[in-house]
Amino acid sequence: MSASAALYLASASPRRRELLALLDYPFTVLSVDVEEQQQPDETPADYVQRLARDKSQAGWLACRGQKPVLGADTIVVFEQEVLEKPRDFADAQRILQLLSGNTHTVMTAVALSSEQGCEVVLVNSQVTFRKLTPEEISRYWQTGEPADKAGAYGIQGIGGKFVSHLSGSYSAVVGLPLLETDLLLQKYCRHS
Ligand SMILES: Cc1cn([C@H]2C[C@H](O)[C@@H](COP(=O)(O)OP(=O)(O)OP(=O)(O)O)O2)c(=O)[nH]c1=O
Repeated sequence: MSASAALYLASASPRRRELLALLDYPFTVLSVDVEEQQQPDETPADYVQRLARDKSQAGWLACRGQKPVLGADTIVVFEQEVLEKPRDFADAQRILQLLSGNTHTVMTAVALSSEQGCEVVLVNSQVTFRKLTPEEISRYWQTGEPADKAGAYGIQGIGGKFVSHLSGSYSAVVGLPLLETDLLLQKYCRHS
């Protein structure tokens, strides 16, 4: 890590990297391997917070506590069902048909591990989609955009044209809530 880095980001997501770079804290990316599997008795809110905490704590162990470690997780929730990244086209079709013409919740949890322990913050946003046709869903899949995104869409990309309403945090939907992350960094990290 560079001598001036204030923290590690335990994430492979390019969106999280770009969003964190907007805040005034130099950071280094760390790779962690955390299994993403919801437990039968786990609520969506508990699940997303556990994953963010697991990513952050895995990073904290990997860097042997050298610097604070930020981890995050984003899930899409519709009628209590967690819709993660689509496995294949059929899964993306099913997910996007559920979202079509409806309002869903995007939950993003951010966790920061430091010598003071691990603090987790949960941000919920409501996103409404206009109705989508099967042809639109097929064309959208072919762009490649849905494949690596929770809920099979990216609000920051082509998927933005499906969104008729957003209530909450745009940056949280993309993967890292800027306001809440900045407050965590102010609490636990030095600027350089
Ligand atoms: C809903 C939505 C999700 N997403 C992305 C954010 C996350 O990168 C991804 C959800 O998957 P995550 O498992 O939260 O994150 P990740 O696997 O991409 O990265 P890492 O675990 O290494 O931090 O979906 C968008 O980019 N735009 C959107 O509108």
